[in-house]
Amino acid sequence: MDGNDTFRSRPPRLRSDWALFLDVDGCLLDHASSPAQVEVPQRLGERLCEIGSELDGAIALVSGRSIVALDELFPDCSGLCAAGLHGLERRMPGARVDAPAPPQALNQLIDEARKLLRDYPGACVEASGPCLNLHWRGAPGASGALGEFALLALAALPGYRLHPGVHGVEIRPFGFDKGQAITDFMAHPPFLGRKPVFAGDDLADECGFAVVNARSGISVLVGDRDDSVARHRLADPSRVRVWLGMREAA
Ligand SMILES: O=P(O)(O)OC[C@H]1O[C@H](O[C@H]2O[C@H](CO)[C@@H](O)[C@H](O)[C@H]2O)[C@H](O)[C@@H](O)[C@@H]1O
Repeated sequence: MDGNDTFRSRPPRLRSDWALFLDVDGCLLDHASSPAQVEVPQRLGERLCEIGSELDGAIALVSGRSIVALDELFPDCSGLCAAGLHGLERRMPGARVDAPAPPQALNQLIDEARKLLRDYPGACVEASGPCLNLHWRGAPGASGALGEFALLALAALPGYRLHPGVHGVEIRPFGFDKGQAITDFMAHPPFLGRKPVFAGDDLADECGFAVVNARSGISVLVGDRDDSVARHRLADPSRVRVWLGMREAA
């Protein structure tokens, strides 16, 4: 046992009556210094599709990335359900919810953020539909300037909020979260009537854990954090992949 394993047990083995919701960065995939640099382990997409068949389609990626970005990372999985941009957009059997169009002010802010980043090699801007993420994992010295930029940007973006990211900040419309996305998925086949299971790592995943706990489901924190309502834990993405049945060194 290590860290919070003392009070968060390992999750049970995959069962065919689950509705499985999986966060991506920091959960299925190890973090990298920028979003474009993540590595997708061989056979991961294929394994997710196999699980999809085992669960009669009741699996969804639930990510802060856009669905377009998820499909680029997991080309095998473009037939699976997904919630992108923290639930602002969804893909379900026979239905799709698109994210709202970006407000005009956002384009100018993206240009300004890119200019600012010239002073911070390694930092980057990720613009996805109406969302703007500023990343400083590759340039920790940029955190102050980018945090301040994000705060000032809010004045031009009514209805937006700042959300702390992992080594960054996300600027996105208020009123959507992963908990709401999971709730919506659970109201429809193939998820309806199943036991919800959600694995995720960061603060944005907490509302997903809360929804799953309220439905007597299984919440799985990836990594170690005291301030989590998750009831189970896996140490890192490699353990998640093994839990999902991939043959990989733990
Ligand atoms: O909900 P998730 O699937 O966990 O997505 C959350 C954000 O993940 C990505 O950013 C994070 O991962 C990057 C790659 O490891 C890392 O460089 C960055 O520091 C992390 O914040 C993604 O780029 C964002 O769009 C997601 O919102």
